[in-house]
Amino acid sequence: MDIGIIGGGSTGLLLGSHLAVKHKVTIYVRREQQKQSLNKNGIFSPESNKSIQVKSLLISEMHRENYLIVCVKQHHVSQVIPFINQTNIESTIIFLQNGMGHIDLLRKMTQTVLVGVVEHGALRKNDHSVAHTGKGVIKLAVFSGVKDELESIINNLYQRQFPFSGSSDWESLLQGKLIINAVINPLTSLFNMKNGDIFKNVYIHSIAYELCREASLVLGLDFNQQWQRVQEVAEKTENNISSMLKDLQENRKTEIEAICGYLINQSNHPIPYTTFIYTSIKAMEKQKEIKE
Ligand SMILES: NC(=O)C1=CN([C@@H]2O[C@H](COP(=O)(O)OP(=O)(O)OC[C@H]3O[C@@H](n4cnc5c(N)ncnc54)[C@H](OP(=O)(O)O)[C@@H]3O)[C@@H](O)[C@H]2O)C=CC1
Ligand SMILES: CC(C)(CO)C(=O)C(=O)O
Repeated sequence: MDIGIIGGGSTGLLLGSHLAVKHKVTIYVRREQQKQSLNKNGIFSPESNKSIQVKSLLISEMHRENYLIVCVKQHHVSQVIPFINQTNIESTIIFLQNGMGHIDLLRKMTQTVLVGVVEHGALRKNDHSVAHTGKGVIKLAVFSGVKDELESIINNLYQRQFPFSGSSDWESLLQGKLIINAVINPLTSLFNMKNGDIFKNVYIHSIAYELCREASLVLGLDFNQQWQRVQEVAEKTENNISSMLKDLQENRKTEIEAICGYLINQSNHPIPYTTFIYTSIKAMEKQKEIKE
């Protein structure tokens, strides 16, 4: 199949390096330098010590694909949708962002739209190489369009070494990941610690509890179930630097708007812990003079 991946960052390169084994993959990027680097070197994976050939084009050179997988950060989704709509009005579009701030943008799309959560860890080392820092699965759900297509999309993308699975309810799929990110990401960023460390300090543990309680309340989910899951993920990824902390360390804009900002917008009552942590991360971005 012809598969376009928008964004040659950590997840885009990880997906590209696996999907190119079976499919004709094009990575759409925004910098000429990265386009040239990918066309010359392919995508290098340190784990297999191999490169896989892919094609790369600028996003402005997009052509028609069977599937387009959007791997940009949540705050860049609005920039890439016009390119998708110009060239891929009949394709299947798959969005893999953390958070839920982009959901309203997807409601205006007429294509078959899927959303998903990435349970892998990926870290771009340079413009053409990516480390697979945590192995997991990509879970997809139909957001709009024909529900029956999910099974064939999963079958087309699935590889034993790089699995995809389906979920019948897009909202609970994204909400489950949102709560994890609303607790772990801002706390690890504020206290500059690895994921597992937030439960080693009794005071940070208690803030995590309150953040999880507020998020469960806003989303109408069972607190005990979500709290259990947050603790499991923090333990499983204990040595990870969360994506938010990584963004701040590298002076990049975080996804706080799509995560805690979304919860604040959805809430009908005050959620003080979430509001405090949201404001703290915004303050950290401002201190670092991060704009984009
Ligand atoms: N990395 C991970 O392990 C995980 C990531 N996710 C989620 O996946 C999403 C993507 O994250 P990740 O891959 O880590 O992010 P990265 O920052 O590594 O990559 C994003 C890429 O998007 C590119 N980009 C931005 N705007 C455009 C544009 N207009 N046209 C083309 N390309 C563009 C950036 O280009 P440039 O290089 O030029 O800046 C960058 O290469 C996020 O929502 C994240 O939360 C979820 C789970 C795990
Ligand atoms: C699950 C977790 C917290 C793993 O680090 C993550 O999704 C992130 O860092 O964004």
